[in-house]
Amino acid sequence: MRLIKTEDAEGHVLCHDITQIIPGKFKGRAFKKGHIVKKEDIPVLKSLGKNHLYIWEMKENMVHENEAAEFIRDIVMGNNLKSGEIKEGKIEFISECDGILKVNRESLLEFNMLGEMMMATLSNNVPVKAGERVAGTRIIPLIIEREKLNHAKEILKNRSIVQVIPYKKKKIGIVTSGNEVYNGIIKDRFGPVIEKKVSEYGCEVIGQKICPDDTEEIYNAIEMFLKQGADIVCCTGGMSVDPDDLTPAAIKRTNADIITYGAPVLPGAMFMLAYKENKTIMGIPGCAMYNRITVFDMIFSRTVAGEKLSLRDIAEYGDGGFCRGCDECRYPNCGFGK
Ligand SMILES: Nc1nc2c(c(=O)[nH]1)N[C@H]1C(S)=C(S)[C@@H](COP(=O)(O)OP(=O)(O)OC[C@H]3O[C@@H](n4cnc5c(N)ncnc54)[C@H](O)[C@@H]3O)O[C@H]1N2
Ligand code: MOO
Repeated sequence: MRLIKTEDAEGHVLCHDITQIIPGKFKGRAFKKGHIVKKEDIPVLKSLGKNHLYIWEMKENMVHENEAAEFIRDIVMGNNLKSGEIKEGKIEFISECDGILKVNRESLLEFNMLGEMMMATLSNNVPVKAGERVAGTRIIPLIIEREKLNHAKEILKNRSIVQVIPYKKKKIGIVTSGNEVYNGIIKDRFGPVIEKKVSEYGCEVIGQKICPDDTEEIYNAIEMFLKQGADIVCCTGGMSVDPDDLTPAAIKRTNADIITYGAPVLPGAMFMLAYKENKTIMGIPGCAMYNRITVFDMIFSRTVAGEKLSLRDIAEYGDGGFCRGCDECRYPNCGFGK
């Protein structure tokens, strides 16, 4: 910080706010801390009685917070994002489409360990909407050495930290099992729940088949939808441990690769994920019909964005995988699945 004469201040950065008072009319900030003094500001500053100013010296190697924010934006912002207006050195990223937010968590950690700069994002893998603010970054001081910014660029090695993967329109087959539903003792209430959810991601339901608790029939229905071109087959019910729960066996019968039977998410423990070539088969437990958000929403959204999940991806849900069961569900504005 240095004290200088106002007439020498052009191009320098103000270290403090400058207040203007017009009796009876206005009292407020005429110039903000961080403002870069322009030639035309000098007479205004003098008219406010400011003949001297505290400024940050803008040496060759120093970068102002606004320019630094733009520099950081260019190195961390990935696909399907746009930046908002820079405000007081802060820049935010806005999603340009509906999709899944991908955060390179290791790079984000490395970046945030550098000091004098920060970046905060929504959680990795959350669904985001077009127009939603998803991340923000800024430097901490008013000015920063250019070498520090260049160092950040170097450690990122041309990999962005945050991006959005848009949903692709997928074809969905629904296989609903349960003797009580098949025999008309109760009305199917699972199909409409799945249909509503998948349509929110722009997917098309190509059909639903209601099966009795019979492995062969459930298996045949899955194969039928795969042959009809379904990208994802959603099997509902029959996922737990009683003798009539045959859906896992039927999915195994297709010879698909079983990624998991069981997920560290409550509700959703009895979930199954399997891949047959580039097609996905999900075994969705009964809780997905009852609870507003379950493991199904998390895995389905990522699948629609084109991701193929590993056992590790599923296992990572354990931390944050316990739903609080609030009276009024606020998901995604809570820690569930984050
Ligand atoms: N002894 C145990 N019991 C349960 C366990 C367990 O580990 N040990 N797991 C519980 C968990 S967790 C869940 S989730 C449910 C799993 O349910 P399922 O997927 O096996 O569901 P079903 O047994 O087929 O049905 C449960 C319930 O929902 C009704 N249902 C099913 N499908 C439909 C439909 N299409 N439309 C309307 N209603 C439907 C069904 O009639 C049952 O009442 O299991 C826990 N139990
Ligand atoms: O698959 Mo069930 O959570 O865990 O209700």
